[in-house]
Amino acid sequence: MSLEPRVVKESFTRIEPEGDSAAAYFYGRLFAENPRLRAMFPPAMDHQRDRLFHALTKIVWSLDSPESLASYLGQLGRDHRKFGVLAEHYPAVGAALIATLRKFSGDDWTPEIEAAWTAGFQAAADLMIDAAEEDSASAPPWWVAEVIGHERRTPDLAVLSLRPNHPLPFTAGQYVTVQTARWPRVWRPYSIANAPRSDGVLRLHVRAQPAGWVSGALVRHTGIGDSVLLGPAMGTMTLDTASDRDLLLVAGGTGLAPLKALAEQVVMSGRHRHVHLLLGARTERDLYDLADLRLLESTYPWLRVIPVLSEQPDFDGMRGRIPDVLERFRDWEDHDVYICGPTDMVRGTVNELQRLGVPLARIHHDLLSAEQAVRAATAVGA
Ligand SMILES: NC(=O)C1=CN([C@@H]2O[C@H](COP(=O)(O)OP(=O)(O)OC[C@H]3O[C@@H](n4cnc5c(N)ncnc54)[C@H](O)[C@@H]3O)[C@@H](O)[C@H]2O)C=CC1
Repeated sequence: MSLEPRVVKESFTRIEPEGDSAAAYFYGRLFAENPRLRAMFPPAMDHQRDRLFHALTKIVWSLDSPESLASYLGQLGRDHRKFGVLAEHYPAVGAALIATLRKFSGDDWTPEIEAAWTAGFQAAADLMIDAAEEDSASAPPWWVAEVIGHERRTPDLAVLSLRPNHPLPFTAGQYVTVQTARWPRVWRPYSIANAPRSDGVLRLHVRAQPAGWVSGALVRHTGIGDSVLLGPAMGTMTLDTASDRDLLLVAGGTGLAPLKALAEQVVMSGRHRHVHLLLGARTERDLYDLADLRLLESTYPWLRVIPVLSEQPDFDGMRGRIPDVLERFRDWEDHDVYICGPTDMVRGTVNELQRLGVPLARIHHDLLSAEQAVRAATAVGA
């Protein structure tokens, strides 16, 4: 059976608008036919459905880039070890997926399409299974990490320092998923806010979301001495270390976390790349990490941290929304750009930078949720 990216993409485009219903049907079918698998998932499935569609979207649209697809599936396979997923579970998932696609495609479904999806799923499953197996020789399925620092920087935001029980390898710009004792089997992604350190500590910037289970638990009900579980590091928003270009880092709110890690990596590298960090926030009160950033700035003359406030008219600095202020600076054309923050900010910034002549290939972002990814992909015409 050969892979047919075009056939898979075309049929996926037709069911994409019904993503939520399709994901709900998929899990309903999977659990009805394999009741034992239900215990591997969290009690509430909303986010899980999101994740499924996010992953599927990413896989389908990467079918023409085998290298990045293999890297993504490898990460996904390693990450699935923390759920207890084994090679023997994949056929059940494949069967539920094909049944779902068949149902939501209606009369459009053909034997050719079914063969293309079956081959595609098998190839993806093989890559995930191989990556998980290889990983199991050297890394645990998850890490237990002790909370060694918990700073409440604003009423709804905390900076946590975590010490994993075994070394947790990562690259600056990546994220980990976190599970708290309050919400068993519920994992949420958070960017790591520092470059790798010799003591192995990871820092996270967490804003408690309204009705956010894990974020609320981490900000309000976690303290020094508590433990959390961490999944393996994931994400591709990492520095192009072969590049000598100067850097523009654009952060919105807690989107600062991975960008601070990238800035630290540049500082530690000993190379003299100029770094502009635009720090978008609503008010001065929301500049929760400015003191730390000023400290970093004072040790590295090539770093400039520039706060940009959108909701404080009397601020004695740069005011406005990030996409609207970019033009005021200079040419960004020759920069590598990294952006992280609210989806609309990322989308607006990407569009504006393209208008200002920055090639899309030099603009990096790594949106974490399915909704964010789909909206951003639509926004930048990806
Ligand atoms: N790796 C990742 O993908 C990460 C993503 N995030 C995301 O970053 C966001 C941070 O949220 P908060 O800290 O609550 O930030 P926030 O809502 O306080 O906003 C921060 C900045 O973004 C600007 N902004 C907000 N909406 C905008 C829009 N429509 N157009 C232009 N600018 C806009 C604000 O003016 C402000 O300057 C969350 O959505 C979070 O999921 C955070 C960390 C890592």
